[in-house]
Amino acid sequence: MHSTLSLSQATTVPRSNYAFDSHSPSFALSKPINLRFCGLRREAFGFSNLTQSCSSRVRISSRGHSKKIVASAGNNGTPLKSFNYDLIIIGAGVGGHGAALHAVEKGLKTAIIEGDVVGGTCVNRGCVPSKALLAVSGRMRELQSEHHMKALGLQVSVAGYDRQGVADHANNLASKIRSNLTNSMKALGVDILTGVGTILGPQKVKYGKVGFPDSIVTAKDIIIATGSVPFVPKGIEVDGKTVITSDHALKLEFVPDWIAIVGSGYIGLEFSDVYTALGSEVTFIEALDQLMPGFDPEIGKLAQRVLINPRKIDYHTGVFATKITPARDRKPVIIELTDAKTKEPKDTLEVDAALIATGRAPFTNGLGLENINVVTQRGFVPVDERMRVIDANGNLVPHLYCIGDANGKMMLAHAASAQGISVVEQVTGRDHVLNHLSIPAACFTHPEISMVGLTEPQAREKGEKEGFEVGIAKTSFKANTKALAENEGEGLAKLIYRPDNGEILGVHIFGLHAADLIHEASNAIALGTRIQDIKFAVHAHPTLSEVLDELFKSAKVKAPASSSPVSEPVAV
Ligand SMILES: Cc1cc2nc3c(=O)[nH]c(=O)nc-3n(C[C@H](O)[C@H](O)[C@H](O)COP(=O)(O)OP(=O)(O)OC[C@H]3O[C@@H](n4cnc5c(N)ncnc54)[C@H](O)[C@@H]3O)c2cc1C
Ligand SMILES: NC(=O)c1ccc[n+]([C@@H]2O[C@H](COP(=O)([O-])OP(=O)(O)OC[C@H]3O[C@@H](n4cnc5c(N)ncnc54)[C@H](O)[C@@H]3O)[C@@H](O)[C@H]2O)c1
Repeated sequence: MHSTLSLSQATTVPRSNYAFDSHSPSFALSKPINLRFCGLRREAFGFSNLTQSCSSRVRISSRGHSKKIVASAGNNGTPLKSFNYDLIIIGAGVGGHGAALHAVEKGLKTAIIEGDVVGGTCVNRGCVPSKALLAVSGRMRELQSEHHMKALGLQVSVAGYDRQGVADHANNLASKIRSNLTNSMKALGVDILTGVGTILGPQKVKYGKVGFPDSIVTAKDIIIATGSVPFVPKGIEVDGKTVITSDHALKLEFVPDWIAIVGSGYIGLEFSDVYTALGSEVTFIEALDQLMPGFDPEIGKLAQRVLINPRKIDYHTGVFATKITPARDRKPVIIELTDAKTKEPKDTLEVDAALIATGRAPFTNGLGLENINVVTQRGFVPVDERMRVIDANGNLVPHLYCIGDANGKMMLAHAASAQGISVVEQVTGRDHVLNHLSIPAACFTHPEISMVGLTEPQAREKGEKEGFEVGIAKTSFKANTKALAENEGEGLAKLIYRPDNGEILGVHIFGLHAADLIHEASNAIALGTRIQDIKFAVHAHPTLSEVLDELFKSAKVKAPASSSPVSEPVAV
């Protein structure tokens, strides 16, 4: 293992200052190299055919939208008068699925176009298989911890695993959830149209499979939900075997003795948990000066103390992996590191494998944005706060929305789905703006990390600008009966709030089941519940939720509780 760089020497580099910023997909999209690595997807999408002009033939799906079709309408730019569908969604990932289900509930005739497999990233290459691997790593970790087992009075002779069995668990779960998603849409009458969707003009889309004539369908409203693919910085050669992205890693084709993970965000951190539990040594390579730069700094420090330092993990921070060559001719994977500030060569690593976890790039290839005068911004489809697509002149494109990873507002499955539901609310007559500050996020390490709203530095900056004081309250898992019964007392919950009016600005949790615990806080933010009111809510004893109960109770809020209706006594 290589020596560890001292975090205490760190200074902060703003994200925008570094050349290979994963959040600058203009770089990503200007280089087709990023899309080389989506394997199955690339074939499924048949890129060579995407620029083909639309077939003049209009083929109609057999699922009953033939009656209304007006093939020639709108060709001269006039608005269409009649449509095949009320709503067409391009992309059947979780965002598209969430929108489709809500649309049907609202009585909309809905179709979803999918160019690959239903479920998109989350189900097939993301949340679902990764959580299956993490379920295994959690158990392995527990069984391998002699100290933990002894504290509970348990004896386990030896913990082992069957790599193929673990891989099958992840793959089977993805298949199961994929078929659940497909069946749920079919059962509700959503038309699933197979092929790559291309926007031809306002309210008009063609779709088709390679080698087959295209079909044209129209809809009153269209939602783009085309998601994202792994972003691979220039200079890194992915071979899918020894230099891999999460798409490959989730298949768990091998467990390397030593793996470098480039990027210490969500994917990097979750895979470090999996690989170290299965016996690998991990070296993080992170461009910023600290690991886990996206988290609240105090939670990040604690996470480093528990999730990094005691494990077989070392790290290089403040460096880019500027060149990575896969293992070949009996040579290992070679990684060239460059200092993020000076841009001078810093070090060379030789490892068994490298996982590239440097962010994701929006996927809009073949979508036909040029046909409606929309220019992507750093690769993302530009939208307003209602997910309405903005064209190159800054005008809203009528009846066109973009949700999920493709708009880059918040690259999370539930955010994509919530944005889809919000759009459906709007197109069915209820104005709705989603509060992204109420959307929780979680990293499913052992223990977990979760968060909602602002970090402490963000809250202090806002407080300074808007002239309010920021309060901080913290509670430890060490005082929680349930956590101690589980011998899992390592954990912290942190509340960031306004003492003057009791507004919750952010909550961050590190500890057992943090991903489940965060919802009390995120729901409170979404519903505008203040601390002076929520502190009177009753929690069952002994539960982990008492960590949050105590957190709210320990905040020093000046505002009184709002006068709430007194509950009627109920006869029992
Ligand atoms: C390893 C990993 C783990 C993750 N874990 C989590 C997690 O635990 N929790 C969480 O909230 N998020 C997680 N994410 C993020 C989450 O997967 C994404 O935020 C989410 O999938 C985005 O949903 P989406 O619907 O916008 O896009 P996607 O899920 O990417 O779906 C887009 C769909 O559109 C299709 N498509 C694209 N272009 C076209 C076209 N022109 N025509 C037809 N179809 C098209 C694609 O084939 C795809 O099926 C994870 C991601 C990764 C990579
Ligand atoms: N549990 C979850 O909700 C979950 C899990 C996995 C992924 N995701 C989503 O998937 C998306 C992608 O995850 P991710 O971890 O790839 O991205 P990320 O943005 O979370 O982290 C990427 C990290 O890579 C670093 N980086 C970028 N370029 C680099 C380079 N050349 N050399 C070294 N370091 C570099 C960045 O500074 C950053 O710390 C995220 O937006 C996340 O929301 C969510």
